[in-house]
Amino acid sequence: MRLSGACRLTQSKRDNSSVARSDRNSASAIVVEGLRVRRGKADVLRGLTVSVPRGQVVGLLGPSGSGKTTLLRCVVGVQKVAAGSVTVLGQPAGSAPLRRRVGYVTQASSVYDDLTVRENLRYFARVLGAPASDVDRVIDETGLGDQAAQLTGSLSGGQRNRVSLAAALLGAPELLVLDEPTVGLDPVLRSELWGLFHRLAHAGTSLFVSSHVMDEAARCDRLMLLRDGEVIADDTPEGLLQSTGAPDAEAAFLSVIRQREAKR
Ligand SMILES: Nc1ncnc2c1ncn2[C@@H]1O[C@H](COP(=O)(O)OP(=O)(O)OP(=O)(O)O)[C@@H](O)[C@H]1O
Repeated sequence: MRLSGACRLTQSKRDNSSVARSDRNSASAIVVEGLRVRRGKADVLRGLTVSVPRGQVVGLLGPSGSGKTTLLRCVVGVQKVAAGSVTVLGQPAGSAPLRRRVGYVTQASSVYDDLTVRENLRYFARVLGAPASDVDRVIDETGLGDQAAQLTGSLSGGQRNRVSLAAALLGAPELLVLDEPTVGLDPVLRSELWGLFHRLAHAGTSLFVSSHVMDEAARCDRLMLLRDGEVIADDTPEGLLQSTGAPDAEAAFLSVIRQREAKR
């Protein structure tokens, strides 16, 4: 796993890895089976079985506390699991062969405040063994050109989050796990970031992106709606609107909840 900030480990180059060759043909980037997680005294995930296809932007949507971060933590292998399995790029979640193949951006920025944006990214590129040219690429991709020489500690919250995202893009990981990456961004930047996610997916990267903002649903190739630790819908945005007859994702979410409650 490649954390977006300081905590990263090195691993042999992915293109030379027999592991990468062995799972190249699998259609799923992530396969979750019967996943149960307890946090504190509560069952936070209650036996999830879902998969995330490769080369798509899959949105994980749900209200605050529904278990989105917990599921993402399971995918990157930092969450204690009570039962079930999580397989990522053909390997058990969190296993050593995945360390350079998965990029993870947490909700909290995890870059160094006392380094400039460029210094942070140069540092992380060296730690990862990513080419030096990656630094300019990721600065450009995340729209941080004007802030490149600025101390990271002096940036706004949204800008700092983009530095974390830029760090996660170094080395071009095959899977990006992003926990609410567009929080605090103005609509223009939000739209630009979604554009970037789709360009990455078009080039073959798989993205699993959480959000509690329902208007981001339409921007995803596929949606998972999470509520109280259960996936209550897993479909394309168009499929979800069609099956519920709802005009937008928020109304579709409500419709799915009502249908489930009516069945109980
Ligand atoms: N460290 C913890 N110890 C105990 N319970 C926790 C812990 N972290 C989270 N929880 C609980 O697990 C549940 C799911 O939390 P989680 O952070 O996964 O939700 P979320 O959907 O990501 O929420 P948000 O959108 O607010 O980030 C919540 O009820 C939360 O209170």
